[in-house]
Amino acid sequence: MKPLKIAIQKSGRLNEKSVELLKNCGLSFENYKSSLISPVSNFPLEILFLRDDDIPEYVQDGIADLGIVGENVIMETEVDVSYLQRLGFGKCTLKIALPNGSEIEELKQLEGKSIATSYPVILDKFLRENKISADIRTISGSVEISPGLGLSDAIFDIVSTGGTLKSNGLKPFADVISSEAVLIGRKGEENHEHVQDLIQRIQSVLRAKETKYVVLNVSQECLPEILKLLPGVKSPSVLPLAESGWVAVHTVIPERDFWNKISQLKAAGAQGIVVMPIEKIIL
Ligand SMILES: Nc1ncnc2c1ncn2[C@@H]1O[C@H](COP(=O)(O)OP(=O)(O)OP(=O)(O)O)[C@@H](O)[C@H]1O
Ligand SMILES: O=P(O)(O)OC[C@H]1O[C@H](OP(=O)(O)OP(=O)(O)O)[C@H](O)[C@@H]1O
Ligand SMILES: [Mg+2]
Repeated sequence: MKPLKIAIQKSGRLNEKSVELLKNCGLSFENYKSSLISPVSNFPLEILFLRDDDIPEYVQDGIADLGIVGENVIMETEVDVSYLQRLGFGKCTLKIALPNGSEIEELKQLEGKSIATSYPVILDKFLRENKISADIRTISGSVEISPGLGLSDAIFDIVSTGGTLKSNGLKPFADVISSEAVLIGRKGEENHEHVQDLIQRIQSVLRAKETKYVVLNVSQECLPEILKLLPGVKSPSVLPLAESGWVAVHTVIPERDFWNKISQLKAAGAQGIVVMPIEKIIL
């Protein structure tokens, strides 16, 4: 059977995390370095290493079956593809930002102003929705320096920590979209056996990332309190310890609630708490 093709970023913000995700899915391949296409030796898949801007169209046109790319790039290229899975990395917001001294205080004051961006399509849509007519200046990078050079009154670009805005004397003004890396697929191919297999693998890796495996010891008396704190699917497992009157509790705890839960467990009598990363959770 012909292998599927998945397009990922060749270098840049999403490359490392995309490669790591695919490797964590158990796929065995050489990182691109020497070639722009790598066969996977243990799954019917080839990896294409591309500029991220090209990925949505390659997937739409069927040159690649799947792709990993930021939602911002998908929106900008206005392609028709299936969103298969949010991936939890490459999280950022696309914002309009102003020079620190700017007198603009409300959106409508952008009327007639110039805004520099590498995302003219998304910006144009936002401005039209807000009935603002502004001059969009499309540039391919280093957008943040354009107000300082007198090229524009404002910018529209990716913001994550806000460090780049700050170091260029800019301040955030309006959030337009938030974005993260997503797995996309060619329309109509969602149910392909190997596409489904890959989605299952990715989901099992993502699920595992969100949780920690926890083992703790507790006396029989304190066990009911501990169990109340651990409403799980079919967990926790409770195993007797060599010392009578004591048990070990094995469970999984969501990462987002982790420290809070650990304090509650300690207060309820948990001892010798051991925390381990989980590689995969297959439902
Ligand atoms: N500072 C950031 N924090 C988090 N995610 C980001 C950040 N900057 C960009 N991204 C996300 O990563 C994607 C790739 O960013 P990158 O800067 O590598 O793009 P690029 O320079 O256009 O790369 P390419 O050479 O592939 O065209 C962006 O489209 C966005 O989704
Ligand atoms: O809010 P921050 O955390 O500072 O991140 C925002 C910056 O990150 C991205 O650029 P990147 O560093 O990827 O370089 P590039 O523009 O050359 O791709 C983006 O284009 C912003 O300039
Ligand atoms: Mg790009």
